Amino acid sequence: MTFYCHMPHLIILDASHNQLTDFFGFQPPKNLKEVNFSHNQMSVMKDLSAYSSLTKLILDCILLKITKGLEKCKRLSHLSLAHNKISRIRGLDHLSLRTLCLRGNVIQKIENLQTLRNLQVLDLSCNRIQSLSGLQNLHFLGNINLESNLISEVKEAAHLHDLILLREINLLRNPVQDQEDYRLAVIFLLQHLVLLDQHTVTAEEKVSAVNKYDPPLEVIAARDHMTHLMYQLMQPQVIFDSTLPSLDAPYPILVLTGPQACGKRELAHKLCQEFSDYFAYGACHTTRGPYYGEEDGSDYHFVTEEEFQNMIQMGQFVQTMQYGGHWYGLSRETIERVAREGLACCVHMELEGVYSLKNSYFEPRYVLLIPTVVDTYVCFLKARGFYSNAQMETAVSRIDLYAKINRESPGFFDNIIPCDDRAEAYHTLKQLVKEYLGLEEHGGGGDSSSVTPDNTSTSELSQSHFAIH
Ligand SMILES: Nc1ncnc2c1ncn2[C@@H]1O[C@H](COP(=O)(O)OP(=O)(O)OP(=O)(O)O)[C@@H](O)[C@H]1O
Repeated sequence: MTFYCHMPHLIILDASHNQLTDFFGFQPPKNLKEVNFSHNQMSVMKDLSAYSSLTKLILDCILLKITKGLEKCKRLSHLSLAHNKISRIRGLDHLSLRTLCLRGNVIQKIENLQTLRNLQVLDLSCNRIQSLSGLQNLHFLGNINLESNLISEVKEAAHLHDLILLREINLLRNPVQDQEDYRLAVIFLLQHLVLLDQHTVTAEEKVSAVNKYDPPLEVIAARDHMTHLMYQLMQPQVIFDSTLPSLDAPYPILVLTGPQACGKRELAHKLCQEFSDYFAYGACHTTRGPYYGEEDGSDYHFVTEEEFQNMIQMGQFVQTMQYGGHWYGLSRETIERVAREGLACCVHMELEGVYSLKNSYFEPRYVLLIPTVVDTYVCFLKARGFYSNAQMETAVSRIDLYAKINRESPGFFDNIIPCDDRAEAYHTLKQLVKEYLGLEEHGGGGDSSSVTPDNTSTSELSQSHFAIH
């Protein structure tokens, strides 16, 4: 091979498929940029510091075990070491590689790649890799081939979550493919993917993945509504006279919504007490056990999981929701019972419940009670004394959810009341309800004795009377 050193203009050298045992046994032509030594018999790598202008080096199928000697090849952007006997990735630190092929080796672990900041294409197919840890800092990676490895867990894809330029990944012939919904789960974890296992990721798949693993509230509500509608239709049909929908005067329901422990339940009870001629509290069903002091039927109807599921299947709920691992649901009968007394129903629920209720034929008024000072809200949560840190964090994080909906969907809530000060919040709510009801105060007092309807007796509370214009 020594004659090559007399070819100063040589740029590309293909010496593949020969029987060379010592590669680069010659003084390098200074312009040499691309070299292919694949299918030879060198097996031991040597110091290539004299080849600093190399940009592409192919050393496939030469029985190589160890990679070293490339430290000075600072211009090397394409390196292929496919089908060798490499068991550990070493000696590639700080190279400016854009493409690295290690296909068909015996690598078990992805390691020592974190300094390859420019890497865009990585081929690790046909190895023995089980975990994708070790790739998380390669922010320019756009294409990874991991076909025929030993990856068995979908959650391994989470290591690639921050690689926002990643568009193609191949996980064909890995045990993970046997997992149910494997493809959707990977698409959900890697939402920038364009090609997965050599098949285009469609927009429909992306939507299905999000709907499955992190469904938007609208989707949760639509599913909830569909479930209850379907189960209700399977039952003998009953006309609910008292809450029958009518165009001009829907049955009046007041929904207080907001994050857990924002005071909505307390305010709902207070309102129903003070305006007992107009409102009654609609107790939802729940599978959670009663807290200290809670009575069955007063705050909630406490039922077992089995009873709750039976109620769902009997089509008894208008809406349901899972919160904190428990089920909550507003039954048709709860609303009917209040309606039969000639009263409006006052309930409290989380946002998902509101979304679901908006799909039904009921047309409640929705009042959002929102904490504006997080510290004060946290104090309320702590004061209850039965929430774990994780539960409190969830509750706090949901404040933003309510605020976002309010910001982005004006009119979604009919009214918004800050609830940092419960007394003030109740005062505002009361004023609002009086406005709703068209009530007047005599003598400026704020108690129940001073509250009277403006033009109708309390026993005759009509639906149109409650309706807000
Ligand atoms: N049918 C329902 N649909 C949706 N959310 C509901 C329903 N019933 C209750 N919730 C809400 O579920 C959350 C958890 O209720 P739970 O009573 O266990 O907590 P809490 O600490 O007592 O909260 P709060 O004082 O706000 O009622 C509350 O925000 C409550 O308003």
